[in-house]
Amino acid sequence: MENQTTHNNAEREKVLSVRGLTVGFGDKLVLDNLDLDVFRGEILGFVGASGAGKSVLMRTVLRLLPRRAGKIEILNTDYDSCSVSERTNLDTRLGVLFQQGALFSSLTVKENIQLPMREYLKLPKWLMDELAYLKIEMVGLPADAGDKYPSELSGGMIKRAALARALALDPDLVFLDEPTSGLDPIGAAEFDELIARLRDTLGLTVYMVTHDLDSLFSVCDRIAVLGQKRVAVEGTLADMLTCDDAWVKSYFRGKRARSIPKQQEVRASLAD
Ligand SMILES: Nc1ncnc2c1ncn2[C@@H]1O[C@H](COP(=O)(O)OP(=O)(O)OP(=O)(O)O)[C@@H](O)[C@H]1O
Repeated sequence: MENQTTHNNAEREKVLSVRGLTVGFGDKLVLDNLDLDVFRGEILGFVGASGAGKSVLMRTVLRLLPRRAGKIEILNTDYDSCSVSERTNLDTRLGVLFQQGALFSSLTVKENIQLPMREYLKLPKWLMDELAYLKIEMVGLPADAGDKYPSELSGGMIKRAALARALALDPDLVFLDEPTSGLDPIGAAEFDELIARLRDTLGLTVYMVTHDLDSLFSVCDRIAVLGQKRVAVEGTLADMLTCDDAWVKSYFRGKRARSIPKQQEVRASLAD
């Protein structure tokens, strides 16, 4: 769909650019000639039917899955043609929050956050401790969470701790795989607010795979819809609300979606 943001997008800095991406398993093609751009400072919500290939796309961009064709550029650098040191540098500029948090259960929150620091930076212990506690504070966890193990945390705290680890190296771009899944509505709303605050204060660019209509309505600057093995529709929420694509229509204007603005009014009045 040629959307209303196309013209503006031409002038924006691309943090991620995917062209002609094709990924498959055996004789099953999951993504076919897919194009996608993510622009600096935006929260891109990535949606699509279950099994459409959202996780496959994210994992391919992160080089966890091989691709059959296509070009992926992150921060204007092509992984395939850059040097080893450029690759290492690129890796430090990406953060990832996997669906279940994926924290190491045998490490404390502080040690989990310090893992990427140990891998990529040579810093004295005192500085790594200071940085870890800075990240802990940044994601709204109490300082004493640093010494806790993942099994001692609530679901919401695990998400925050995993986000703190994703932010450990001050990335430009973070990938969030269904960050609010499993959280209650209040916890999910608070997590959305945290993401929006980090975008505003750190200038973070966020690529968020989500099924959460609340997140799409409240924090996403742009939305991309995966359908027919490629990005079938992209644009602002306003574009989604006027789009004629059948799946987009039922997703964004179905019964559940229609109740969101009302819920948001209630949430805002409770916050006042
Ligand atoms: N490693 C793999 N080997 C074979 N097939 C796979 C593999 N990973 C994913 N698939 C298939 O690719 C398709 C897309 O899966 P994917 O997990 O990306 O969907 P999704 O859009 O993220 O779905 P959901 O919203 O339910 O999480 C599915 O049919 C899945 O079975």
